[in-house]
Amino acid sequence: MSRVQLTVVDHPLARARLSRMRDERTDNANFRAALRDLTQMLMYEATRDLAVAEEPIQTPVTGTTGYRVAAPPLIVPVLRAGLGMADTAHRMLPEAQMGFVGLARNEATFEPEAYMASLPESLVDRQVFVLDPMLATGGSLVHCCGLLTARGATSITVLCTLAAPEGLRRLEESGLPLRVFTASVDEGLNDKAYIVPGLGDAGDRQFGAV
Ligand SMILES: O=P(O)(O)OC[C@H]1O[C@H](OP(=O)(O)OP(=O)(O)O)[C@H](O)[C@@H]1O
Ligand SMILES: O=c1cc[nH]c(=O)[nH]1
Ligand SMILES: [Mg+2]
Repeated sequence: MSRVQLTVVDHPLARARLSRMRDERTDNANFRAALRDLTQMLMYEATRDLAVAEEPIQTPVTGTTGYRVAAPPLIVPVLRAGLGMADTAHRMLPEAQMGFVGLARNEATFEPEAYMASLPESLVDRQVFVLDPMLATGGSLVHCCGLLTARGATSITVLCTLAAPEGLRRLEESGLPLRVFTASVDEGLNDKAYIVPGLGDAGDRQFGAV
């Protein structure tokens, strides 16, 4: 049985935001705005099973039962492109801690090159939400999630706006226990390992070309 659980969030509003991101006429500011909206929808679905703790609260009228997130999760944006999802995810889970992983794909080998990791030493019993708009070959997410499992994480949820079938296969082959929430599984990769039809380079579309 596969260890990757895939959920495609194809709500009409998610499709509309994703289409705005795909459109080459969308400028950097509007791309970032659509990514924030889509992140909110992906987070909403991905946190559906989050454990809650009950607590007694008093409304202006009477006492009742309130709920709060039981244990603070960890949010991990993959730099650069995941940065555009970080603030929205954190607003939805204000009790979360945030770690960072910096990866840049080598555009000749298509393998990720790591340039930073800032993560808690132990992730035992921590629920982790990884943010990266793009799952292409899967190399970057396998690297990132490997860092997390090496610290003891056993509950990792990946949020990506777009996924390629090749990347999903690579995640499955890695054997990592993951849940993946995406707004679309696209056709595949081109000879430059870009997602087709995709949306181009998600980092450049938000922040400009480097
Ligand atoms: O699945 P993969 O083939 O590894 O590709 C996906 C990676 O490519 C993009 O980052 P990129 O390396 O372009 O860095 P950037 O965010 O700084 O633009 C994207 O944000 C992913 O991290
Ligand atoms: O299509 C792709 C593939 C990798 N990284 C991106 O930003 N876009
Ligand atoms: Mg890039």
